[in-house]
Amino acid sequence: MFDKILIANRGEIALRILRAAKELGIATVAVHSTADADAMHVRLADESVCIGPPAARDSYLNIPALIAACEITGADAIHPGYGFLSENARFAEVLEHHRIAFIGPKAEHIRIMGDKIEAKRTAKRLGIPCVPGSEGGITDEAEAKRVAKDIGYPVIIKAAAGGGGRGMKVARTEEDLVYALGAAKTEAKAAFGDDAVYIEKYLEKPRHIEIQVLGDGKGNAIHLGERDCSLQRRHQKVWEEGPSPALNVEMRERIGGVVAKAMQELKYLGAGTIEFLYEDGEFYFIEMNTRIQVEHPVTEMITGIDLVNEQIRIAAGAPLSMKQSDVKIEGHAIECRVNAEHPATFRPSPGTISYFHPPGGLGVRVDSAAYQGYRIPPHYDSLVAKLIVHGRTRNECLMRLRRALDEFVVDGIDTTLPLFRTLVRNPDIQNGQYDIHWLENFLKTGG
Ligand SMILES: Nc1ncc2cc(-c3cccc4ccccc34)c(N3CC[C@@H](N)C3)nc2n1
Repeated sequence: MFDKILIANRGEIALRILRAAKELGIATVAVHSTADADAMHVRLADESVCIGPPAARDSYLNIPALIAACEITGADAIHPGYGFLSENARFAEVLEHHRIAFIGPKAEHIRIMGDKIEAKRTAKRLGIPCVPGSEGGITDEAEAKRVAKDIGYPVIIKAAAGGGGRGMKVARTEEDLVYALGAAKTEAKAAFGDDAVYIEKYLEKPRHIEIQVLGDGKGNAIHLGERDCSLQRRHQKVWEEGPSPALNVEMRERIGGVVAKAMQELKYLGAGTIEFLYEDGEFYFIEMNTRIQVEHPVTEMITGIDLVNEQIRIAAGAPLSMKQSDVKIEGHAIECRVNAEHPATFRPSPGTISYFHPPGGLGVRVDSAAYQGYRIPPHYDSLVAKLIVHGRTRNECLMRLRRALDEFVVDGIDTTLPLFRTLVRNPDIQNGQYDIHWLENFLKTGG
């Protein structure tokens, strides 16, 4: 087991990792930019190192500074959290050369899943159902037209180096396609330095359902059920829940079994999430995330499994703490991402929190690094707190969420709390009847 973990992240996930390390009796090193000197995880860590100025590229993305911080403090492992360097294969490799453990998947798997064409090819090879589309990348218009004709319009063009919605273009006719292909390649080149694109059948009204997996890197892997992340705005998840209101036990076990078997064959190591679009009873693989995700507490609340604890243990060479038959989905959980943004315009609202009262009580969890008097810096993402609520049923969970949202006080900045107080009272949401476009349509009509 590790003696000391360096937490290469900030905000709520840095605190989350610190908690798991402490429970395992592992010493913690916090790193921070000059803008985060007052961060809660810095205060609570055993040691802290300032690694640079506010800009992420000079601090949280600064690999030499992170390695130097390990050498100064004697940390023997780094947890990258999510975002920043969490899916940077080169970072994982550089750490290996410095004999610092990377608490995450094998660099090879990070690299494969970071290239969306390679990811699909691998998923297909492992027996995971994929969206119909091009075999690999699309080189020219003629090929694009042939594939589109074959799978039928509408189609969507995606950047191989993209993901999370960046560099996507929908084409509903052949003339659309020509423009969309050019625009997608230009955007991909500008955004990722790589203009490789691929084509898929465009699904009009899917849900976004992702499956959580854990693997020990030796051929054992299990799935921990799904999270429904369909309520998104501009590809930012807003509300996530598990189990999905759209699935039953048979569907969950079917797709979960396919995914677990695929991860066993891959000899996947660590925590991962396989993303699907779900439409008319069918699952279609779109991407795999090789990191712990923001919404991981939803799975923790319905399975009772500490995913960050598992990540640390697996990275230290321990076997999985449980086998598939030990995983039980109990009850229902919903996560609301409370951002420092205006609830209608979503304009960022950095500033100082003058009053902070997080809700509590049975089944109510708040993952946040904010506190009364904390100044939200303008340099990073706007997440203030994740409110995660659990109930024995979805209805009990909704009622408890409604109460918790009404109890949550954050003064001094705008937050998206009012949006959630509206959503939790909305009939479509209460009935679980929504797809990936529901929230943006709802907001367009005044919300
Ligand atoms: N073939 C096909 N058909 C429809 C799609 C629709 C989306 C999409 C588009 C817009 C919002 C979304 C929200 C959640 C999940 C997916 C979306 C999509 N995305 C968006 C982000 C990235 N994860 C993939 N891929 C799609 N692929």
